[in-house]
Amino acid sequence: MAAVRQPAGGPGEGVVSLVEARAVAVRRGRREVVCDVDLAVERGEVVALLGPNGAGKSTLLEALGGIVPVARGDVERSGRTATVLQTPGLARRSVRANVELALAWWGVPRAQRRRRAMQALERMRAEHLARRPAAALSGGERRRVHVARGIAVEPDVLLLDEPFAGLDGETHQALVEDTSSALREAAGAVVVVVHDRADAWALADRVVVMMRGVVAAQGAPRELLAAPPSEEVARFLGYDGRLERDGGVLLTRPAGVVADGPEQGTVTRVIGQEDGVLAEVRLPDGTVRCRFPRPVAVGDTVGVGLGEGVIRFGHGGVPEDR
Ligand SMILES: Nc1ncnc2c1ncn2[C@@H]1O[C@H](COP(=O)(O)OP(=O)(O)OP(=O)(O)O)[C@@H](O)[C@H]1O
Repeated sequence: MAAVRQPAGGPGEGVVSLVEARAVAVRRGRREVVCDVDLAVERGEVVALLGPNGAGKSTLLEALGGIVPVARGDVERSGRTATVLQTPGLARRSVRANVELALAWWGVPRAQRRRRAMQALERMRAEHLARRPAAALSGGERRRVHVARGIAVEPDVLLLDEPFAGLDGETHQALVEDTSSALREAAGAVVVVVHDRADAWALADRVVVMMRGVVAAQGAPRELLAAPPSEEVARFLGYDGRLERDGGVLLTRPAGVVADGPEQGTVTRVIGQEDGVLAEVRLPDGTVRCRFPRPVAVGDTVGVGLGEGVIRFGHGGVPEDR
Protein backbone atom coordinates (compact mmCIF):
# COMPACT_ATOMS: atom_id res chain seq x y z
CA MET A 1 0.00 0.00 0.00
CA ALA A 2 1.25 3.46 -0.82
CA ALA A 3 1.44 5.98 1.96
CA VAL A 4 -0.83 8.80 0.79
CA ARG A 5 -0.69 12.30 2.20
CA GLN A 6 -3.25 14.89 1.25
CA PRO A 7 -1.69 18.26 0.67
CA ALA A 8 -2.84 20.83 3.22
CA GLY A 9 -5.46 23.23 1.98
CA GLY A 10 -8.25 21.13 0.65
CA PRO A 11 -9.05 18.51 -1.88
CA GLY A 12 -6.72 17.66 -4.69
CA GLU A 13 -4.42 14.92 -5.72
CA GLY A 14 -2.71 13.14 -2.86
CA VAL A 15 1.07 13.27 -2.71
CA VAL A 16 2.13 9.68 -3.00
CA SER A 17 5.17 8.57 -1.05
CA LEU A 18 6.55 5.45 -2.64
CA VAL A 19 8.81 4.78 0.32
CA GLU A 20 8.32 6.05 3.81
CA ALA A 21 10.26 5.48 7.02
CA ARG A 22 8.45 6.34 10.23
CA ALA A 23 10.47 6.71 13.43
CA VAL A 24 12.87 4.08 12.17
CA ALA A 25 15.70 2.87 14.37
CA VAL A 26 18.27 0.29 13.25
CA ARG A 27 20.85 -1.54 15.32
CA ARG A 28 24.22 -2.77 14.16
CA GLY A 29 25.39 -5.18 16.82
CA ARG A 30 24.40 -3.61 20.10
CA ARG A 31 24.61 -0.06 18.82
CA GLU A 32 21.71 1.92 17.44
CA VAL A 33 23.21 3.56 14.35
CA VAL A 34 19.97 4.95 12.91
CA CYS A 35 17.70 6.62 15.46
CA ASP A 36 14.09 7.62 14.93
CA VAL A 37 14.34 8.68 11.31
CA ASP A 38 11.29 9.90 9.42
CA LEU A 39 11.68 10.10 5.67
CA ALA A 40 9.13 9.99 2.86
CA VAL A 41 10.12 10.04 -0.81
CA GLU A 42 7.61 10.80 -3.51
CA ARG A 43 7.22 9.57 -7.05
CA GLY A 44 9.66 11.36 -9.34
CA GLU A 45 11.74 12.69 -6.44
CA VAL A 46 15.48 12.16 -6.07
CA VAL A 47 16.72 12.33 -2.48
CA ALA A 48 20.42 12.31 -1.64
CA LEU A 49 21.58 11.03 1.75
CA LEU A 50 24.69 12.95 2.69
CA GLY A 51 26.74 12.91 5.88
CA PRO A 52 30.08 12.11 7.44
CA ASN A 53 31.52 8.59 7.58
CA GLY A 54 29.60 6.31 9.89
CA ALA A 55 26.55 8.62 10.07
CA GLY A 56 24.21 5.76 9.22
CA LYS A 57 23.44 6.57 5.57
CA SER A 58 23.99 3.09 4.15
CA THR A 59 22.20 1.52 7.09
CA LEU A 60 19.17 3.74 6.54
CA LEU A 61 19.21 2.92 2.82
CA GLU A 62 19.32 -0.80 3.61
CA ALA A 63 16.44 -0.37 6.04
CA LEU A 64 14.44 1.43 3.34
CA GLY A 65 15.13 -1.51 1.04
CA GLY A 66 14.20 -4.11 3.65
CA ILE A 67 17.73 -5.49 3.62
CA VAL A 68 18.30 -4.91 7.33
CA PRO A 69 15.52 -5.19 9.88
CA VAL A 70 14.34 -2.18 11.84
CA ALA A 71 14.56 -2.26 15.63
CA ARG A 72 11.70 0.23 16.00
CA GLY A 73 9.36 2.10 13.71
CA ASP A 74 8.35 0.91 10.28
CA VAL A 75 9.12 1.24 6.59
CA GLU A 76 6.41 1.23 3.99
CA ARG A 77 7.22 0.70 0.33
CA SER A 78 4.86 0.92 -2.56
CA GLY A 79 5.41 -1.18 -5.66
CA ARG A 80 8.75 -2.77 -6.42
CA THR A 81 12.11 -1.76 -5.06
CA ALA A 82 15.53 -2.16 -6.69
CA THR A 83 18.57 -1.71 -4.49
CA VAL A 84 22.03 -1.16 -5.95
CA LEU A 85 24.49 -1.84 -3.15
CA GLN A 86 28.06 -0.56 -3.09
CA THR A 87 29.68 -3.56 -4.73
CA PRO A 88 27.04 -5.61 -6.48
CA GLY A 89 28.16 -8.68 -8.36
CA LEU A 90 27.82 -9.18 -12.10
CA ALA A 91 27.41 -12.64 -13.62
CA ARG A 92 30.19 -14.01 -15.84
CA ARG A 93 28.31 -13.08 -18.99
CA SER A 94 28.13 -10.13 -21.31
CA VAL A 95 27.00 -6.77 -19.97
CA ARG A 96 23.75 -6.95 -21.92
CA ALA A 97 23.06 -10.46 -20.62
CA ASN A 98 23.54 -9.18 -17.08
CA VAL A 99 20.93 -6.49 -17.56
CA GLU A 100 18.60 -8.95 -19.30
CA LEU A 101 19.03 -11.34 -16.38
CA ALA A 102 17.77 -8.67 -13.99
CA LEU A 103 14.81 -8.02 -16.30
CA ALA A 104 14.02 -11.76 -16.41
CA TRP A 105 14.14 -11.89 -12.64
CA TRP A 106 11.67 -9.00 -12.54
CA GLY A 107 9.33 -10.95 -14.82
CA VAL A 108 9.80 -8.81 -17.94
CA PRO A 109 8.73 -10.89 -20.99
CA ARG A 110 11.64 -12.24 -23.02
CA ALA A 111 10.62 -10.29 -26.15
CA GLN A 112 11.09 -6.96 -24.34
CA ARG A 113 14.31 -7.69 -22.50
CA ARG A 114 16.87 -6.87 -25.18
CA ARG A 115 15.25 -3.55 -26.05
CA ARG A 116 14.90 -2.50 -22.41
CA ALA A 117 18.45 -3.57 -21.61
CA MET A 118 19.84 -1.58 -24.52
CA GLN A 119 17.70 1.45 -23.64
CA ALA A 120 19.03 1.47 -20.08
CA LEU A 121 22.61 1.03 -21.26
CA GLU A 122 22.12 3.89 -23.71
CA ARG A 123 20.73 6.13 -20.98
CA MET A 124 23.89 5.46 -19.01
CA ARG A 125 26.05 5.88 -22.14
CA ALA A 126 27.17 2.27 -21.81
CA GLU A 127 25.75 0.82 -25.02
CA HIS A 128 29.28 0.32 -26.33
CA LEU A 129 29.84 -2.10 -23.44
CA ALA A 130 26.84 -4.30 -24.24
CA ARG A 131 28.81 -7.19 -25.75
CA ARG A 132 31.76 -6.98 -23.39
CA PRO A 133 32.20 -9.70 -20.76
CA ALA A 134 31.22 -8.19 -17.40
CA ALA A 135 34.39 -9.62 -15.88
CA ALA A 136 36.50 -7.43 -18.17
CA LEU A 137 35.05 -4.05 -17.14
CA SER A 138 36.97 -1.26 -15.42
CA GLY A 139 35.69 0.07 -12.09
CA GLY A 140 33.97 3.03 -13.74
CA GLU A 141 32.37 0.85 -16.42
CA ARG A 142 31.09 -1.59 -13.81
CA ARG A 143 29.46 1.25 -11.90
CA ARG A 144 27.83 2.48 -15.09
CA VAL A 145 26.41 -1.00 -15.69
CA HIS A 146 25.20 -1.29 -12.09
CA VAL A 147 23.18 1.92 -12.44
CA ALA A 148 21.90 0.84 -15.89
CA ARG A 149 20.71 -2.46 -14.40
CA GLY A 150 18.94 -0.57 -11.62
CA ILE A 151 17.06 1.75 -13.98
CA ALA A 152 16.35 -0.98 -16.58
CA VAL A 153 13.88 -2.72 -14.30
CA GLU A 154 11.98 0.59 -13.91
CA PRO A 155 11.42 0.14 -10.19
CA ASP A 156 8.96 2.20 -8.18
CA VAL A 157 11.72 2.74 -5.62
CA LEU A 158 15.38 2.84 -6.64
CA LEU A 159 17.95 2.81 -3.85
CA LEU A 160 21.60 3.47 -4.76
CA ASP A 161 24.46 3.20 -2.29
CA GLU A 162 27.43 5.35 -3.28
CA PRO A 163 27.29 4.62 -7.00
CA PHE A 164 30.37 6.78 -7.65
CA ALA A 165 32.73 5.57 -4.93
CA GLY A 166 36.36 4.99 -5.79
CA LEU A 167 36.43 6.57 -9.26
CA ASP A 168 38.98 9.04 -10.59
CA GLY A 169 37.87 12.66 -10.94
CA GLU A 170 36.98 12.67 -14.62
CA THR A 171 35.21 9.28 -14.59
CA HIS A 172 33.38 10.33 -11.44
CA GLN A 173 32.16 13.58 -12.97
CA ALA A 174 31.00 11.93 -16.20
CA LEU A 175 29.14 9.23 -14.30
CA VAL A 176 27.45 11.76 -12.00
CA GLU A 177 26.25 13.75 -15.03
CA ASP A 178 24.93 10.70 -16.86
CA THR A 179 23.29 9.30 -13.73
CA SER A 180 21.69 12.66 -13.05
CA SER A 181 20.09 12.68 -16.52
CA ALA A 182 19.01 9.04 -16.23
CA LEU A 183 17.43 9.59 -12.81
CA ARG A 184 15.53 12.65 -14.11
CA GLU A 185 13.83 10.31 -16.56
CA ALA A 186 13.11 7.65 -13.93
CA ALA A 187 9.49 7.64 -12.88
CA GLY A 188 9.87 6.23 -9.40
CA ALA A 189 11.28 7.51 -6.12
CA VAL A 190 15.06 7.52 -5.87
CA VAL A 191 17.25 7.57 -2.76
CA VAL A 192 20.99 7.78 -3.33
CA VAL A 193 23.76 7.75 -0.75
CA VAL A 194 26.61 10.06 -1.76
CA HIS A 195 29.83 11.13 -0.12
CA ASP A 196 30.59 14.20 -2.09
CA ARG A 197 28.50 17.34 -1.53
CA ALA A 198 28.88 18.25 -5.19
CA ASP A 199 27.25 14.92 -6.14
CA ALA A 200 24.27 15.71 -3.95
CA TRP A 201 23.87 19.15 -5.55
CA ALA A 202 24.14 17.58 -9.03
CA LEU A 203 21.64 14.79 -8.43
CA ALA A 204 19.07 15.62 -5.86
CA ASP A 205 15.79 17.47 -5.53
CA ARG A 206 16.21 17.15 -1.77
CA VAL A 207 19.28 16.61 0.34
CA VAL A 208 19.01 14.83 3.67
CA VAL A 209 22.02 15.37 5.94
CA MET A 210 22.56 12.56 8.43
CA MET A 211 24.77 12.89 11.48
CA ARG A 212 25.19 10.29 14.22
CA GLY A 213 22.20 8.31 13.03
CA VAL A 214 19.68 11.14 12.91
CA VAL A 215 18.47 13.51 10.21
CA ALA A 216 20.33 16.71 11.07
CA ALA A 217 18.90 18.76 8.19
CA GLN A 218 17.02 18.42 4.95
CA GLY A 219 15.85 20.61 2.14
CA ALA A 220 16.25 21.61 -1.47
CA PRO A 221 20.01 21.89 -2.15
CA ARG A 222 20.16 25.68 -2.58
CA GLU A 223 17.89 26.40 0.36
CA LEU A 224 19.81 24.06 2.63
CA LEU A 225 23.11 25.64 1.67
CA ALA A 226 21.72 29.15 2.17
CA ALA A 227 20.20 28.40 5.57
CA PRO A 228 21.66 25.39 7.35
CA PRO A 229 19.87 24.84 10.67
CA SER A 230 22.97 24.52 12.86
CA GLU A 231 26.62 25.43 12.88
CA GLU A 232 27.58 21.75 12.71
CA VAL A 233 25.54 21.21 9.55
CA ALA A 234 26.91 24.44 8.09
CA ARG A 235 30.49 23.29 8.65
CA PHE A 236 29.69 19.96 7.02
CA LEU A 237 28.21 21.78 4.03
CA GLY A 238 31.45 23.70 3.49
CA TYR A 239 31.28 26.76 5.73
CA ASP A 240 34.93 26.68 6.75
CA GLY A 241 35.35 30.26 7.97
CA ARG A 242 34.21 31.54 11.37
CA LEU A 243 34.19 35.08 12.73
CA GLU A 244 32.90 36.17 16.13
CA ARG A 245 31.40 39.49 15.30
CA ASP A 246 28.68 41.83 16.60
CA GLY A 247 27.61 39.46 19.35
CA GLY A 248 27.14 36.48 17.05
CA VAL A 249 29.00 34.12 14.77
CA LEU A 250 29.47 34.64 11.04
CA LEU A 251 30.19 31.54 8.96
CA THR A 252 31.71 31.85 5.52
CA ARG A 253 32.48 29.69 2.50
CA PRO A 254 35.28 30.44 0.05
CA ALA A 255 32.64 31.26 -2.58
CA GLY A 256 31.35 34.03 -0.28
CA VAL A 257 34.69 35.67 0.48
CA VAL A 258 36.28 37.96 -2.10
CA ALA A 259 40.01 38.47 -2.53
CA ASP A 260 41.56 41.92 -2.14
CA GLY A 261 38.66 43.31 -0.09
CA PRO A 262 38.81 45.94 2.66
CA GLU A 263 39.55 43.73 5.69
CA GLN A 264 43.25 43.16 6.37
CA GLY A 265 44.42 39.75 7.60
CA THR A 266 47.41 37.44 7.69
CA VAL A 267 47.70 34.30 5.58
CA THR A 268 48.12 31.29 7.89
CA ARG A 269 47.83 28.47 5.38
CA VAL A 270 47.92 28.05 1.61
CA ILE A 271 46.46 25.20 -0.42
CA GLY A 272 47.36 25.12 -4.11
CA GLN A 273 44.44 24.86 -6.55
CA GLU A 274 44.01 24.57 -10.28
CA ASP A 275 43.30 28.26 -10.81
CA GLY A 276 45.19 29.95 -7.98
CA VAL A 277 45.29 29.20 -4.28
CA LEU A 278 42.92 28.71 -1.39
CA ALA A 279 44.28 30.77 1.50
CA GLU A 280 43.32 30.65 5.15
CA VAL A 281 43.35 34.22 6.40
CA ARG A 282 43.38 35.22 10.07
CA LEU A 283 41.39 38.36 10.86
CA PRO A 284 41.13 40.02 14.30
CA ASP A 285 37.91 38.13 15.09
CA GLY A 286 38.43 34.75 13.42
CA THR A 287 39.53 32.99 10.26
CA VAL A 288 38.14 32.79 6.73
CA ARG A 289 39.17 30.89 3.63
CA CYS A 290 39.40 32.78 0.39
CA ARG A 291 40.46 31.95 -3.17
CA PHE A 292 43.19 34.13 -4.67
CA PRO A 293 43.87 34.03 -8.39
CA ARG A 294 47.57 34.73 -7.73
CA PRO A 295 50.12 33.08 -5.45
CA VAL A 296 50.14 34.23 -1.81
CA ALA A 297 52.42 32.96 0.96
CA VAL A 298 52.04 32.19 4.65
CA GLY A 299 52.71 35.40 6.60
CA ASP A 300 51.56 37.75 3.82
CA THR A 301 49.15 40.53 4.71
CA VAL A 302 46.18 40.38 2.34
CA GLY A 303 42.79 42.02 1.98
CA VAL A 304 39.52 40.06 1.99
CA GLY A 305 35.87 41.05 1.83
CA LEU A 306 32.72 39.29 2.90
CA GLY A 307 30.46 38.83 -0.09
CA GLU A 308 27.24 36.96 -0.68
CA GLY A 309 26.31 33.83 1.22
CA VAL A 310 27.71 34.65 4.64
CA ILE A 311 25.45 33.23 7.35
CA ARG A 312 24.98 34.39 10.88
CA PHE A 313 24.25 32.45 14.02
CA GLY A 314 23.29 34.11 17.26
CA HIS A 315 24.34 32.95 20.69
CA GLY A 316 23.56 29.29 21.29
CA GLY A 317 23.95 28.45 17.60
CA VAL A 318 20.53 29.73 16.62
CA PRO A 319 20.40 30.91 12.98
CA GLU A 320 19.52 34.59 12.59
CA ASP A 321 18.03 36.51 9.71
CA ARG A 322 20.72 38.07 7.66
N1 LIG B 1 27.50 -4.95 9.45
C1 LIG B 1 27.81 -4.11 10.45
N2 LIG B 1 28.10 -4.59 11.68
C2 LIG B 1 28.39 -3.76 12.70
N3 LIG B 1 28.44 -2.42 12.58
C3 LIG B 1 28.17 -1.90 11.39
C4 LIG B 1 27.85 -2.73 10.25
N4 LIG B 1 27.62 -1.91 9.20
C5 LIG B 1 27.80 -0.66 9.65
N5 LIG B 1 28.14 -0.65 10.95
C6 LIG B 1 28.37 0.54 11.77
O1 LIG B 1 27.20 1.32 11.74
C7 LIG B 1 27.52 2.71 11.69
C8 LIG B 1 26.82 3.31 10.49
O2 LIG B 1 27.39 2.74 9.31
P1 LIG B 1 26.91 3.12 7.86
O3 LIG B 1 27.70 2.29 6.92
O4 LIG B 1 25.44 3.04 7.81
O5 LIG B 1 27.34 4.64 7.79
P2 LIG B 1 27.55 5.56 6.52
O6 LIG B 1 27.03 6.89 6.90
O7 LIG B 1 26.98 4.91 5.32
O8 LIG B 1 29.14 5.58 6.47
P3 LIG B 1 30.15 5.69 5.23
O9 LIG B 1 29.95 7.05 4.67
O10 LIG B 1 31.47 5.54 5.91
O11 LIG B 1 29.83 4.58 4.28
C9 LIG B 1 29.03 2.80 11.63
O12 LIG B 1 29.51 3.09 12.92
C10 LIG B 1 29.47 1.42 11.20
O13 LIG B 1 30.72 1.10 11.75
